Amino acid sequence: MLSFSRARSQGRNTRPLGGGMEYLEPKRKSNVMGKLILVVSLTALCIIMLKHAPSFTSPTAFSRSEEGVTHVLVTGGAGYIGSHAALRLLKDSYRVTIVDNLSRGNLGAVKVLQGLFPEAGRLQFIYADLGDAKAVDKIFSENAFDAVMHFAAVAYVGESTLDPLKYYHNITSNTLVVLEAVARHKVKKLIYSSTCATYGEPDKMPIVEVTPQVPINPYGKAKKMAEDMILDFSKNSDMAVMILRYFNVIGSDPEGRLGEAPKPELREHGRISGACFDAARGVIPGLQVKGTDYKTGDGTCVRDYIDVTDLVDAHVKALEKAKPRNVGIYNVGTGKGRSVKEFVEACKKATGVDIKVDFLPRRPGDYAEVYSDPAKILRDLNWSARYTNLQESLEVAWKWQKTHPHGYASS
Ligand SMILES: O=c1ccn([C@@H]2O[C@H](COP(=O)(O)OP(=O)(O)O[C@H]3OC[C@@H](O)[C@H](O)[C@H]3O)[C@@H](O)[C@H]2O)c(=O)[nH]1
Repeated sequence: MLSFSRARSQGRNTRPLGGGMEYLEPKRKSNVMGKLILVVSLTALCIIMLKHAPSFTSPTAFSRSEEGVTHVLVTGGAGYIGSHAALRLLKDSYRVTIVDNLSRGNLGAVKVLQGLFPEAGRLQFIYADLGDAKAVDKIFSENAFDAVMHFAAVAYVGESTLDPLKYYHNITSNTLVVLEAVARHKVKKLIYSSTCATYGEPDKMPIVEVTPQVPINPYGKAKKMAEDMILDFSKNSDMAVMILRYFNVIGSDPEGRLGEAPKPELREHGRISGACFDAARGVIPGLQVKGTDYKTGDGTCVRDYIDVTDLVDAHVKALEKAKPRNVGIYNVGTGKGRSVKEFVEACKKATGVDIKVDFLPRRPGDYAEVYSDPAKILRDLNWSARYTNLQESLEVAWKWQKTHPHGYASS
């Protein structure tokens, strides 16, 4: 654009081409073809950039945080939980920057958010991998984040037993990169997504926050290591830290704007909710219940299913109540355990499909029973789960699934 304005000031002719571009009258006849090719190429480039708008969002509107507006970096904000959190933050008037490498997340989710909050300075998307320390540092240098919500992570228990290094790299090592940037740039608040998987298989239920953490799979171990790094760092830092240990997340935005869209190629590692919906849609022949010989009421694993809307509410409360030089560690669950068989029955009712069920041997890395004691988070953050009807949460999620048979690619 600089050359166009310079040409105009030199008295040469220009005329509009549309799409914010101008055609510059050629100076010498011999260059006509060359210039035409350049203009056509530039126009084509503009069209491509507009088509993939979120990946090319300009960061200029975000160079500094404005007084009174909290700027939150949401890592993994194109993912299932991260996108729901970004939606809630935007709704609550926060300024949001999403960083995602789209390996598990969906650009479609970012596009939905951009459609809902198109105003300049509200939402920025940056395509980057958290393993790239230079890129991460640049992002922190160019933005003034008041808080970081670190969601980005691979999160399949079964996959973690087959490819543990991926988990230590993606979860532990990448969290170190984020933590170093947070420290270097003196970010005031860090909200970390941890998991009930860090407890492993405790002797006593329900799980309280001081229940010993003895993870039994690489996913849980990688998250525990990340927690330890954060806790060690926080001992000599002014930063406010909140570690939220999620139980099993289900459901989707009640207004149907976002949903859970795992990558189809990872289906074999998929979580129970995705598998149920795939079976109900007929994408897979049936649901495989993995393990029927656990020492639980009906022999299948017991989990505490927490609705994603409640989960993101816990994040906002944690963000608001995080205090400098303080660490808060909280279980985020309903306090109620449900077996896989119960889950399948709820899913059949929610979808109205008599899903075919096959019973298979145990999945490596699974623990028999976990459910939370959510008393601490109620006491400290005044949070408790509101969407505790499993079937209703699945009905909401199923609505989105039905209207998005190909995930975000359906929109
Ligand atoms: O197809 C399936 C999927 C899962 N299951 C079973 O359903 C139960 C729940 O498994 P999921 O994979 O949905 O969830 P997990 O309990 O392994 O971990 C989950 O909860 C804690 C979070 O932090 C993790 O990110 C998430 O993966 C397990 O007993 C599992 O074996 C099946 O029987 N069939």
